This record gives sequence, C-alpha cells and structure tokens, in this order.
Amino acid sequence: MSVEKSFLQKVLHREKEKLDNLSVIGGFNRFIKNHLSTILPSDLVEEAENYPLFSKSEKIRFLQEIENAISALQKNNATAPQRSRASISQKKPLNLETPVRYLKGVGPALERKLNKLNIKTLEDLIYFFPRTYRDRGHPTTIDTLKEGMLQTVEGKVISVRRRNIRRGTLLKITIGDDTGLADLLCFNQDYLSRILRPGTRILVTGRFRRSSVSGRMETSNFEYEPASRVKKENFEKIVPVYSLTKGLSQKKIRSLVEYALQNYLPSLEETLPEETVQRLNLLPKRKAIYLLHNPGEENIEELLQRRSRAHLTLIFEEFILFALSLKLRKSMLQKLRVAPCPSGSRLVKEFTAKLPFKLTGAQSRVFEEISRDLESGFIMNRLIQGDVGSGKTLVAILSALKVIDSGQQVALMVPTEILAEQHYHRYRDILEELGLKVALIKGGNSKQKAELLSQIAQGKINLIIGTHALLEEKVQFANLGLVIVDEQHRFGVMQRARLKEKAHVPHTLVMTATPIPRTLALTLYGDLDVSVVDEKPVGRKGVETLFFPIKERFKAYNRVRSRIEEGEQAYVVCPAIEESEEEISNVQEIAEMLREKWFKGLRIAIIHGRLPSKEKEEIMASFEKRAIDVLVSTSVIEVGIDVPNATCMVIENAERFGLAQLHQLRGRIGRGSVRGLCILLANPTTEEARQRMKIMTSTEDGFRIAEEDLRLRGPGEFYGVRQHGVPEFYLADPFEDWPLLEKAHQEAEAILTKDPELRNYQNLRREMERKFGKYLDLGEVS
Ligand SMILES: Nc1ncnc2c1ncn2[C@@H]1O[C@H](COP(=O)(O)OP(=O)(O)OP(=O)(O)O)[C@@H](O)[C@H]1O
Repeated sequence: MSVEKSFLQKVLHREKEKLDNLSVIGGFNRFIKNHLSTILPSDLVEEAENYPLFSKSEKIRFLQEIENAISALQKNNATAPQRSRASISQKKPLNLETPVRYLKGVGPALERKLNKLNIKTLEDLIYFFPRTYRDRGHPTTIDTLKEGMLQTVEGKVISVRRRNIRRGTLLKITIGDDTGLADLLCFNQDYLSRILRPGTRILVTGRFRRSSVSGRMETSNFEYEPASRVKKENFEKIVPVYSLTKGLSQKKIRSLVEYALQNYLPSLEETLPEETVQRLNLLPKRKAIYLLHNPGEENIEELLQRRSRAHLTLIFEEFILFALSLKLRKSMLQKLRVAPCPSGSRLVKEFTAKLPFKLTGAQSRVFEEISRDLESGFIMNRLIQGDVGSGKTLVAILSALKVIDSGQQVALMVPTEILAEQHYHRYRDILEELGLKVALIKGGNSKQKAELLSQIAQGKINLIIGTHALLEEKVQFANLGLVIVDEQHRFGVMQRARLKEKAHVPHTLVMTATPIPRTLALTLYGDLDVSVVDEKPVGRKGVETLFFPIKERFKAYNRVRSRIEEGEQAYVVCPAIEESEEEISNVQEIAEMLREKWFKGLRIAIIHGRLPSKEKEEIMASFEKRAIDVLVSTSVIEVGIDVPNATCMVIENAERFGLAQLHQLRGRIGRGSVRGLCILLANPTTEEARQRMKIMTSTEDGFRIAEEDLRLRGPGEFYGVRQHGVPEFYLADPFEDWPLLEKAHQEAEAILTKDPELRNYQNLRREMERKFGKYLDLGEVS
C-alpha cells in the first residue's frame, strides 16, 4: 500500500476513535475535503463540502464510506490509477479516450455509476447528450404560479419545519417573495434543512399545486439553485435533462459534463470540411456539442424532436464518418485480387439438371451477377435480397457449387440450429451424389466433431454448414473460398469485418429476406453490392390468411383438421413455451388441448428452442418425412424452415407478434403447389394490433408489409436490428434519420471521388479511423 493510503487508514482510525467520544467533530468535513477528496465518491465529497456540521449517524455513514473506499483502494492496489491530488494537478493532457476516472471529483463509486450509463471515457461524457430538455420558464412570482405547469420562482426561505411521518420524515420548507408564500415538501431529505436555512435565497423549479389545507401553492417534485449562484442574466430557461442511474443526480451529471466541456471542448478538432459545414447549413462541431448541453434560448420544439442545427450537425458527422468507412472498405475489398473461378461449372450444370424445376428468371439473373463476380478475379461482397420463399438459398447453393468446382471450400452460416439441420439434410444427398462432402458443425465438443474439424482443416470437406457460431468456433479451413451468411439482420458489418479477420478474405454472399429501404441497406450493407430476387417460383398458390378471435378457436382448428385429413401438415405457433403469469398460449398447453380435443388421433409433436439439438433434429426430420401431422412450436420455426407439404398454420395470440415476424412465420407455408391456409387467432386489444391483423389478411407482399410495419411501429422496432449489426452511434439513428444518412452518403461519395485517400481531409480521415477503423481492417489477405 502506498504511503498515502496507509496514512489515510491511520487517520481514519484516529477519526473513528474521536467519533466514539465526541458528538461533533470540528473540521471533519474539512478533513474530508483536504485529504479524502481523491478517493471518496465525489458525491460524498460534495456533501461534505456543502454541510458544515454532521449528525452522529451521518458521521458513521461517512466513516463507513471512507472505509469502503480505502478497502477498494487496497483491493485494486495493483491496477488502481494513482488518483492523488498531485497526479491530478499535473493535468495529464486529456484526450477523448481518457477514462472518466481521471476527471476531478470522480471516485470509484461515481465511476461505476457513470459506467452504468455507458460513460467510460471523456468522449462518452461529452457525447452524453441530454435525454430531453425542460423549459422551466423565466423566474416568476409566487402569485402568478399556475397549477400543474413547470415554473421557476425566486424566493427566500422563511421557515423549515420537520415532522415524523409513517415512512420517515417530512420537511416543509416555506419560501416567500413580495407576492406570497409557497411550500416545498421534502420526504426523507433531512439534509436539506442544513442547506436551505431561513434567509437563504433560492430559485425553485417545479410543478406546483394548491394545497387544500393551507391554500398555498406547494410542490414535492422540484429542483433548486441558490439564487446567489445564478445571475439573472445567466439564468438558463431551457435546461438539459440527462438519463440517470441510481445515486446519480441531474445536478451531478450536469456539473460533470460542464467540467468536461470546459476542459476539453476547446481542444477538440473540427472534423467536417468548412465548405461542407457552410453549404449544408451545419454548425462547427464544437459549437454543436456545446449547444446540445447548453441550449440557451434555442427553439425547444426543435430540440425535443432532435431537429436543431446542433443535432443535425452531429448526426451528419456520425453518418459521414460511417459512410466513408464503408465506402473505403468497399473500395479496398474491390481491389483485392483472388484467383478467378473458371466460367461454366460442371457441378452447377449437374446440380441444376437434377432439380425438379426450372430456375426463375430472377434466380438466373442473380446467379449470373454472382458468377460474374466470382470470375472477375476480384473479391465478391454481395447481398441477395428477396422475399420469403423466393428461392435465395438455392441461388446460394449454386454459387457454392461454382466455388467448390474451383477447388475451394464454402461455409454456409445460418441463424438457427434447426435451419442449419434443414439445409444439411436438404442438400447433403444431392451434393453427395455429385461426389461432394458436406458437414454440419454444431456446438459442443463431441469426438465426431473433432474428426469433422480435422477433415475440414485437411480440405476434405467441401461445404460446411453451421450457425453464426461458426465464427466463434475454432474451425480451421484448408482453403475457404466463399462464406454464405443467411443473416436475417443478425449479421451486420461488424460481424462481417470479424469474419474477414478469420477467413482470409474469401468471397462473401449475404442473404436477407426482409425488404429493406435503400437508405437502410446503405447503412447495413454499404460495403456490399446488392442483387434482388424479385420473383417467386411459378405455381405457388399463395396463402389464404384468416383472422379469428380466440373464442372461435374451434372454427380455426376444424378447418385445419379437415386439411390434415387430406394428407397435409400443419404448424401451430405459440408465443410461449410453458405456462407463465401472462395469459398467453403456450406450447405445452396447446399441444395438450389439441391432443385431447380438436386433433384427437392426429400425430402431434412439440418443438422449441430449449429442446436439446438432437431432439429438435429428430422432430424436424420426422415432420419432413410426414411422420408428424402437427408441429406445435414457438417462433423458432420463423426463419428458413421449408417443408412444402406443411400447408397450414395457426398462430395463437397472433397479436403478440410483429408484422415482420408474422410474415416470416407465414412464409413457412404455401411453399408447395397447394394453397396455404394461415389462421391468426388473436384478441387484439389495441388499434395497432387490429391493424396488424388487417394487414396480414389483406396482403402477402413482403414489401407492403414492411412499409405498413414501418408506419405502425417505427423503423427500429420493425427491423429489430438495433442490437444486431448496426453500429453504435451517439446521436444518429439510421432508422429515424434516413434523409441525413442519404445526404451523408452523397457527400462521402463526392469527397472520395475528389480525394480517394482523404489526403486533403486529414481530420476527417483521423476521426473516421478512430471511430470506424475496425471496418477498414480487412484481416489477412490470402
Ligand atoms: N425456381 C424454383 N421453382 C420451384 N421451386 C423452387 C424454385 N427455387 C426454389 N424452389 C423451392 O422453393 C422453396 C424455397 O426456396 P429457398 O429455400 O431457396 O427460398 P428462400 O428464399 O431461401 O426462402 P426463405 O427466405 O423463406 O428462407 C424450396 O423448397 C425450394 O426447393
């Protein structure tokens, strides 16, 4: 332990001894301020600085906190930063990456709280923008206070009364001005009596109501500032409101941000070219950041809707940095040379000859685009977009064959294990007939898996199928030529970047079934070329979709039963696996009900994500072999499952699913030549849920459904990608801010056309590398 720490411990013990003998220790707070401010949580120090006297119980609490802080210091001795006054006063030059703990007044406890808000560095703090803003009005007089409105009054504390109440104490602080009196009610905040002493002038902001007892205006939810600290001309009418976490006050976070701005903002470099800022009517970055934290008299409406110039400036900057990184990544990828695949492919020819159908026009066109890429001698990075059941996977398999034909391996990664199984079983036989070897890699560590891995490493396996966990697995490929990712938005540019690190930059083909507006595609796939499979195989009869209220369940199941009796199969989808507190259908109960009531005598099985893989695999295999009539399932079957004889689906509590999910689920049926039947059983209680049912029964068009979903729920919800694949922006939201994203892409394009390496845009380049440099890392080039 350092000298300073052991000294502190000694002092601590001495103070404790004194405490036992004295009811008031003179200078206790001064001691804290002078000796402990660098190791105590800053809120405690602040408290100590504010209050001249402590009660015995408060002292005990303080000493306890001191002890905690010292033992934390001891524990972290090896790694704890030197936070002595000296080290702070030396003022290490701050930079954006400086951890917040180096800021004055940030102790371990406060650091933890800040970390909870994702504030780890100075940059995080500066970019920790207010959640909203509050217009607290110009200070007014007590007689003009209106009930329920957020207002500020300036007054003098007249009296402070304390009362014990059932759950603690109530302080009633009466303030007054020339026009009347008002009361501040403070529950369990005794310490305020030491600060708000009679005679103190304060500014109080709160919502007041008239007391039926005293007839005076009163408030229990308020903020105050000593009037002496706020000069009238400096009074901030609009104040920022930050997100908080337990034990962190608005006051505290405001003062931290303020400190960070004062000390760091002046040295922050502008990123955007001056000319761009002017032309697009943006603000200098420093000014924008400052204004978001200190909006002054800015238009509150614009602020609340994130439409102020300051907002637009910073959103634009985040977008342009991201757009530049994607475009640079793309151009770097495009320059990477690989051995071209020969034109024409025996495997592709033989495989297509075995198919019982002809490729659709769209499939042929997309496969041609892919073939051109593969034959070009440059790396392919392409996205195949197409509605459910449009035949994307088939195109992907053709592409795989072409690459395998040139002597390389292919990995196919899908979002769920069930789907990996399905692809494996579907394509294994036909590919083995062509003399190829296919492996399915699952989690776990079996002997069989070890054997497969070794064969993969020796290049004996041509096609490797697995979930996205293939990325985590220690799979060593002998010569991986193509990675196919069936991503369903679970796989963004970040993961693709990681894939490249692992896989020596092979060709990448991404498949997605959700229609994406162009701008969003730019965000997620700006580094990819896009092909669209915009046609479904001929002969598809589509799906009839009906809606029944839950009380008419019997009607729904009767209709399905008669179809099963004709030899078709059905899915029943429930939102839950087992009984829970919520009253929603669950797989267990519904299966039991079907067995006993509506589907007596039919072969019913259950499948959900919590079953062991082996069991899931067996159930899906029996379902495909028609040994099961009805599969009662959770939404695990949502993606990719393809059993053409399964033509019916009942979705229990359909109101629980979003439109995109309902569309995906329904996409599982109507994949053969028989018209599908999808029944939505629901008790929609909201207008939005009713709308969803209506849309589902009126259209099968994925693009229309996407549009409607966007309209109903807002884009973030619909794509459900916030957690997947979309980079973290501080302010920008690619879903909400499409127009700006598009503008940023155009601007990035223009800049790169003029200056492909950003030689004359050093600040822009540096900032882009700092933020999105990981996308520019292409890993090892083979
Ligand atoms: N040209 C075609 N003609 C007839 N059937 C086809 C054609 N192409 C594919 N299919 C069949 O249609 C079904 C769906 O094809 P595939 O799985 O490739 O579609 P997908 O677009 O990947 O589907 P999803 O997005 O729903 O997973 C499969 O049973 C497949 O064999």
